[in-house]
Amino acid sequence: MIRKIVNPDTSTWNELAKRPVKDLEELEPGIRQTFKLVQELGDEALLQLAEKYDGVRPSQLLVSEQELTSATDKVDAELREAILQAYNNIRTFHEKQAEKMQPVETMPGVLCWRKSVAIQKVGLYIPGGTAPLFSTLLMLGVPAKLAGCESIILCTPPAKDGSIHPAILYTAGLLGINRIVKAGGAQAVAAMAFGTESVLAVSKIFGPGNQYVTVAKQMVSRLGVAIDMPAGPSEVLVMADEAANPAFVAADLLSQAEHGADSQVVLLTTSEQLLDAVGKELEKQLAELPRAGFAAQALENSLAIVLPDTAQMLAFSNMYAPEHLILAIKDYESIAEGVVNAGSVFLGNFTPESAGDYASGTNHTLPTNGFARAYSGVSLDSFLKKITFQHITPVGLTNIGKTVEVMAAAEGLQAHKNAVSIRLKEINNV
Ligand SMILES: NC(=O)c1ccc[n+]([C@@H]2O[C@H](COP(=O)([O-])OP(=O)(O)OC[C@H]3O[C@@H](n4cnc5c(N)ncnc54)[C@H](O)[C@@H]3O)[C@@H](O)[C@H]2O)c1
Ligand SMILES: N[C@H](CO)Cc1c[nH]c[nH+]1
Ligand SMILES: [Zn+2]
Repeated sequence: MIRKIVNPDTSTWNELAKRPVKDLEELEPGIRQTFKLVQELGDEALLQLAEKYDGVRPSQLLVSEQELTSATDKVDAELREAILQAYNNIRTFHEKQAEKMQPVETMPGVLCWRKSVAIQKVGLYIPGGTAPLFSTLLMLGVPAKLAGCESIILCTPPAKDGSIHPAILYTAGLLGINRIVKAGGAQAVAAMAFGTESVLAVSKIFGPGNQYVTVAKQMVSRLGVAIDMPAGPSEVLVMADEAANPAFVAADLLSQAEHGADSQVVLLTTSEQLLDAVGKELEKQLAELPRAGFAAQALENSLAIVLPDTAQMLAFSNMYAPEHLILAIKDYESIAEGVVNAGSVFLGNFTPESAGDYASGTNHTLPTNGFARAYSGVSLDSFLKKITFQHITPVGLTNIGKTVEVMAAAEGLQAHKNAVSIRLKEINNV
């Protein structure tokens, strides 16, 4: 069960913030082997590795037209309606993120502007090892389509019978994504990075996944393929005081613990009484969960920490940088203002984290393992490049020319200076 700690010394906080993830050095050699196999054997490597890790050698790697069209009837009407509602909310939230910058005249005759352009070829990884995360497809597919990415490839591991979950296929159909590859894990990442006969090499790979997927993404990013961020095993940190409801807090902790044995959940509280009540609720609710095995293992790696006040809870949370932060405290509005490191924040007692996982509109592909200190979650921007443009008139060059000449000369870069001087001479007819 969850480890309890009362008023830990601040010198121990960094140690407490370590996630239960395997070392990069432990995972990298195996993943490098996988990369080599995919580069040497292409599609055949994907088939062999599906057999090894997913327990099936699919009869074909690409989902067929027939598999795609027959998926709709296999998804019940209530689920289709829920997916549609989530799709609409996610679309509404993400389309408002579009920016159009007006040109700016920094000096008379010197005009600068910036334009957003879609990344042309993108790859989406949809986890499917232990749960078919069709919600993740909405989180990646909606902004990819809004951005206008021309070529979108989707990789997801096949089930033991070689199929892809109908809800994933239905969601792909809704989004208009039809190139779907039955491949998971590091081999899927390798295929999207290097290309195979069936998988087009892409410029940027998106999507969460287990540690193999996350480390593989980090490794290809060193080889020149962009990635969204390291989005590994799910985590949540709940800050709770006496205003919190222990049953709600336990439910929120379990909602992320059930993702997998390597997930971590953290409870910070000012009240030992609340901590005990949450402990009882955890036991009660855990016993009812179909994925109790995963959740119980995750709780073993998790923490419940009593701290003296809300300021200390905020300080710990900012140091921990959780993927999800729930503020189940009286002053959630003012404390939210002080959050500087978190993937996504949930305010008050009636904002469960699962609402963001599925349907409120925000993106659930978020940085884990402390990466929220520097990375943002997926958004429309993740699928766009920002290209800057400028146009300088002869009057503009007359205004800015001297500045550039002086700076170039001071850096000892005469050719830079000349590129301006030669034009100024022409303007002045010298
Ligand atoms: N951070 C986020 O935004 C976010 C969002 C959703 C899900 N998640 C996380 O995604 C993960 C999904 O994990 P999953 O395992 O269910 O699915 P997954 O699709 O990420 O991984 C399954 C694949 O892992 C590979 N694999 C499994 N065992 C292996 C081994 N021993 N060696 C090499 N490769 C192996 C296999 O190829 C398999 O196809 C969970 O950890 C969940 O918490 C994170
Ligand atoms: N909590 C996950 C992100 O860490 C996203 C998810 C998908 N389905 C359910 N939850
Ligand atoms: Zn979740």
